[in-house]
Parts: sequence; C-alpha cells; structure tokens
Amino acid sequence: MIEMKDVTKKYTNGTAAIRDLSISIDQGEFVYVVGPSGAGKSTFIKLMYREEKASNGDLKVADYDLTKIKNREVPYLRREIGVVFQDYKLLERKTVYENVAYAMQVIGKRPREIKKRVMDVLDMVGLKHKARVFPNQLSGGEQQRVSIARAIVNTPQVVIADEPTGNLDPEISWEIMKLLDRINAQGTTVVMATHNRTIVNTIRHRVIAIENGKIIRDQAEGEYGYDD
Ligand SMILES: Nc1ncnc2c1ncn2[C@@H]1O[C@H](COP(=O)(O)OP(=O)(O)OP(=O)(O)O)[C@@H](O)[C@H]1O
Repeated sequence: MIEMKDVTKKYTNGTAAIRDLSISIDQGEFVYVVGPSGAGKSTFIKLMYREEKASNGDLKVADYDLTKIKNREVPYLRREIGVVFQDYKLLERKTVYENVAYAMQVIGKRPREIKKRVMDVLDMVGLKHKARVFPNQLSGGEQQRVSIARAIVNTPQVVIADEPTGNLDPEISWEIMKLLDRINAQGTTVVMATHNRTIVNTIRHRVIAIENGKIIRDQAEGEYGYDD
C-alpha cells in the first residue's frame, strides 16, 4: 500500500527532514509513527498524501507512483487517502453535514449518493444527531469524529492521522482510537503519528520510530512496548 525507497525530503531552507528512508506498509496494517518533536513524523506523513514532494527516492502510495504523478492526478490520489489532523481543520462556516459532504462534492458525487453516504458515516461516528450544527458548537472529541467521518466518506484505502488525539483528554482519546481501530478492522490501512505512549503501549500495532529523519526502529505488533 505504501512503499518508500531511499526517500529524502529537503526543505528549501536546507533542512533534511527525511533522510534516505525506506519502508513498506501493507494493505490493512495499522502503523504508529513515533519519535521526538522535530524528528520528521509530519513530513513523513505529508509525503504520503503529496502535501510535500520528495526531493529524492521512490514513493508509491495506493497504486500511485508519486515520483511520476502529474498535478492533475493528485486529486485522484487524495481520494484514496483520508487525512485527520490534530486540530481537526473543519470549515467553521459549514455545518457538520456540509463539512463531510464537501469531500464528496469536490469529486463530483451526485447529491442523492452524498446524502446517504454522509448520514451513514455520521451514524458510524455517532454524530447523526449533530448533522445540522456548526463545528464551534461541538466538543473537541466530537469535532475529531467529524474529521474522521470526512476522512472516510470517500472510502479511501488509507487513513493518515497526524496526532489525532493531541488536543483531547485521555478518555476522549480512547474513543477516537476505537474509531480508528474499527476503520482499520474494515480493511483500511491506518498510519498514525503520535506522542502518546499510553495509547501505543495499550492498543498494540506496528510501531515505526523516527529520529533525525530516519527510521531507528520498526517494531512489529506483538513485540514489546514503546518505552524510550
Ligand atoms: N516547511 C518547512 N520548511 C522548513 N523546515 C521544515 C518545514 N517543516 C518542517 N521542517 C523541519 O523539518 C524537521 C522535521 O519536522 P516535522 O514537522 O516533520 O517533525 P515532527 O516529528 O512531526 O515534529 P512534531 O512532533 O513537533 O510535530 C524539523 O527540523 C522542522 O523544523
């Protein structure tokens, strides 16, 4: 599902945020990406959905070769990748329903299909009854559930989450994790950057540790915890 070979990302100011990194993530895996602040986790994630371009190396995501992808193909790639951010990034002037529907409208889905699918995913995240409210009338956990609904509404092959529980209380974080686990159980690959050791050590999945733009450890699910 995700193949990186000798990928380097150098920002224009000369910072090499990712250095000669190689990794393979299979369809259906759940992978945590951990590491200290500034290690390169967000950059690693941004490379996957083409928010940033690799400076060197080969990168394939969901059947797209990102070294060869044309700009007009990027929206098609993004249909296969749902992204969840720490700060939710919802559109404040749109309702919950509209926020989720928008992801389908931009790819030209028909209104009738949109209505059914949006209500189905809102039901899945437990927010069908909040469809008409605006994001600022929701708690942080509810906003994150809306953003997860938006990420999965086009049934992507991969969901990428950058610190999805970073702004949430522990109790609410577990709810978000349960939701991501459910999405994963339905066959969607999940890649999640996190600083939360309790989560990583409790809900076990493969763990990739990044430091200075390199993978320093790649620990299969079932191996001992993330303890440094
Ligand atoms: N747009 C940018 N331009 C220049 N340098 C950048 C840019 N974005 C990130 N960096 C640098 O690249 C390195 C990796 O940053 P990145 O945000 O990927 O780390 P991170 O592991 O996600 O950190 P955090 O846990 O604090 O979010 C850092 O040194 C950072 O300062």
